[in-house]
Amino acid sequence: MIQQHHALALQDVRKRFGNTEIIRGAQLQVARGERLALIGPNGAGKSTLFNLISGRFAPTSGAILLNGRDIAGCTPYQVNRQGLARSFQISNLFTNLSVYENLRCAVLWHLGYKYAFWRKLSALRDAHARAEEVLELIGLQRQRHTLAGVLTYAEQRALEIGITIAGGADVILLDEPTAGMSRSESDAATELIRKVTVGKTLVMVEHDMSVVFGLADKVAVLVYGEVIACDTPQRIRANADVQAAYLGGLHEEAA
Ligand SMILES: Nc1ncnc2c1ncn2[C@@H]1O[C@H](COP(=O)(O)OP(=O)(O)OP(=O)(O)O)[C@@H](O)[C@H]1O
Repeated sequence: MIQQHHALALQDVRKRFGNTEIIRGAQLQVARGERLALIGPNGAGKSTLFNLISGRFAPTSGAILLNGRDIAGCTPYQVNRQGLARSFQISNLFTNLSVYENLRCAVLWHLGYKYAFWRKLSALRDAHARAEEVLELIGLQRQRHTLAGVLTYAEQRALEIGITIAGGADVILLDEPTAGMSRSESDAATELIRKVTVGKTLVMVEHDMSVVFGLADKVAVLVYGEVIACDTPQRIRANADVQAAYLGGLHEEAA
């Protein structure tokens, strides 16, 4: 049952590409303030589901409720205006701008549409303050003048997280935020994600089980376009259907 305290809810969402149904009646509820990891085998439809939620694709049918309002078929811009921000697997940075400038652009982009033209100066002041705040939150103050293109890989991913949260969205979608990282980088990224999502709702696609089990309040398992289980990490770990469908090596990986 969909309730008011759900930040995000999918009701029988379907997506067809040509003759192939990739998302096949997905159901999901994410409570406000919850951190949910979406896992599933390659090709299960995780990225497609993210594209549906963030407005890149329109569902063939079904409802996608963001804070109780159906956003199915809205553009990414409209979805963002309603409080959902998304990071991408592929880098979304301006490599020739500094860390600070990247953050300020992200904030201005967000503020620019909310503020009337005659308030531009105050928008600039607000953007500066917010960029400073995010810079501190993501721990890149010392790299503020560094061009984004020459940051380390882990720093670039941290900056992307900063850009994603900069606009103040209350629902954050992160697509494989620790992909390609070493263990220690991934541990640091996990802590960063925990810190920047306090009080927000997080949905992340993540393959690294130690990140999933270290961070998520709930784990949703997508198999062939259906959410076959959504529960606490402990119960997901013990779920026989999940084990059979996907998580053969889960105990070892997460141990
Ligand atoms: N635009 C598209 N047109 C046609 N088929 C698509 C399109 N986008 C995705 N698919 C297909 O949908 C299926 C699910 O892909 P998707 O990338 O969503 O899976 P995934 O769970 O994110 O996989 P991975 O873990 O490997 O990233 C794949 O078979 C893919 O080929």
